[in-house]
Amino acid sequence: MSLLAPPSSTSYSCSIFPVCPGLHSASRATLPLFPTRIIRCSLLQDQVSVNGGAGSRVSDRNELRLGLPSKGRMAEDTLDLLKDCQLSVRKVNPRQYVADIPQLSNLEVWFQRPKDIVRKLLSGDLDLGIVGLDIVSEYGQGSEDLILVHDSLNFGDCHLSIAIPKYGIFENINSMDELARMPQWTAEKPLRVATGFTYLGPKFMREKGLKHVVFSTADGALEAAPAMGIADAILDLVSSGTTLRENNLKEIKGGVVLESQAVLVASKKSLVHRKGLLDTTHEIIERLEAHLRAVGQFTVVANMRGNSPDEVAERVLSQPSLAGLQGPTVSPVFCKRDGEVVVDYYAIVICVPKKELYKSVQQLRVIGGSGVLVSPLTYIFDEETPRWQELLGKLGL
Ligand SMILES: Nc1ncnc2c1ncn2[C@@H]1O[C@H](COP(=O)(O)OP(=O)(O)OP(=O)(O)O)[C@@H](O)[C@H]1O
Ligand SMILES: O=P(O)(O)OC[C@H]1O[C@H](OP(=O)(O)OP(=O)(O)O)[C@H](O)[C@@H]1O
Ligand SMILES: [Mg+2]
Repeated sequence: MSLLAPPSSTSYSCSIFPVCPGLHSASRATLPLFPTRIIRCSLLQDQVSVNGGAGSRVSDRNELRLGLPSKGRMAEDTLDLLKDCQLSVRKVNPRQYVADIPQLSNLEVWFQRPKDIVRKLLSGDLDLGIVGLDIVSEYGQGSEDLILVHDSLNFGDCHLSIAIPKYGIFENINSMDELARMPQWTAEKPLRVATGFTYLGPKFMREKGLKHVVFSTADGALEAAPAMGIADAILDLVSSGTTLRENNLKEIKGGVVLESQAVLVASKKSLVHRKGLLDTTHEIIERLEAHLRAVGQFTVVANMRGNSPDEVAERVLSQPSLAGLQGPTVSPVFCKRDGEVVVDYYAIVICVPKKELYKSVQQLRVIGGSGVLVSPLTYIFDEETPRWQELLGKLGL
């Protein structure tokens, strides 16, 4: 998956200001388009450079560095995922921001706020990170140095979406096209959007053809902005949709900016230049893929009466939900009858998607399966690790 490209033009008119109920629009300071958090203060440019000092460099350190969310809703799930991959993070005490993973020597784990993980990947202070794709896209701003090593870690699912009030002038507006065509938005009275995504927001609106838009920003509780009269619309993350519903807001057709979940992201420069990083990344990808493939599956073992392995296999393969990963394993079940060893039954072993478990059990019964045992799967290590091949391709290796 490629990251979003940076905006190509600066002709789009927009200003970004903090959401502040008391501040009248006329007195709002107009900030530059797509302001970044790598702030270079123009007045003090010679003396001050915030976060931008290191640039995108590969420093001389020997240790590899993985950034993990220090707190918030991604933190625990990230540690759980690593633990499930037998990569438990060893933290000496909860207030310490550095830790290690005993299985991965020479790797330091640094706990940081998600946005700082992306900034530090860009500045060369981290090599790998686990954060939401929303944060990579917002703070990475299309940087070619960021590579998605694993794009679906199966947690932190949400989407970034435009939402408007259900009431008033928006009552019959149900799509971005309808929103764009509303006669209300003019240069003098633009559509006011409150968002924490001040890079992705303007980019999206421009792509959707909305000309008269102005953005305001705040760190949270954005859903209050329309009811407070501060904004007409909001652009924020949605997962269950409860917060929107409770605040009388609705999503609209074409208003989803981004589908997001947790990803493993790396600095391309680090991958290419930092000794040992590719090998460590390979191991992490292998473990993640093996674990994530397995979580969606059960191992199912059943006994089946039959005359030969081939005949049993044919019966199993006649059922669409029983094909397994590479077809069923069929083994004879030996028992003693009248002093002779005979084979009346065969044991079949298949992997079935969790969602299809009950259907699979029903199909097994139809073809004479009995004594069905179901157990969880821990890992599925395949011959190939597709994401590793993809990564090598992206690095031109
Ligand atoms: N309902 C949701 N709302 C916000 N983020 C979600 C949601 N569901 C999943 N996420 C993911 O979790 C991340 C946000 O986590 P969290 O709320 O801890 O951080 P944050 O809001 O950026 O932190 P803070 O507000 O303290 O600066 C998002 O970037 C996104 O990837
Ligand atoms: O669709 P839902 O499941 O209701 O989740 C969406 C809400 O969750 C997040 O806010 P958060 O809980 O981080 O609070 P904040 O806005 O104050 O940061 C996000 O900013 C939305 O407001
Ligand atoms: Mg939050």
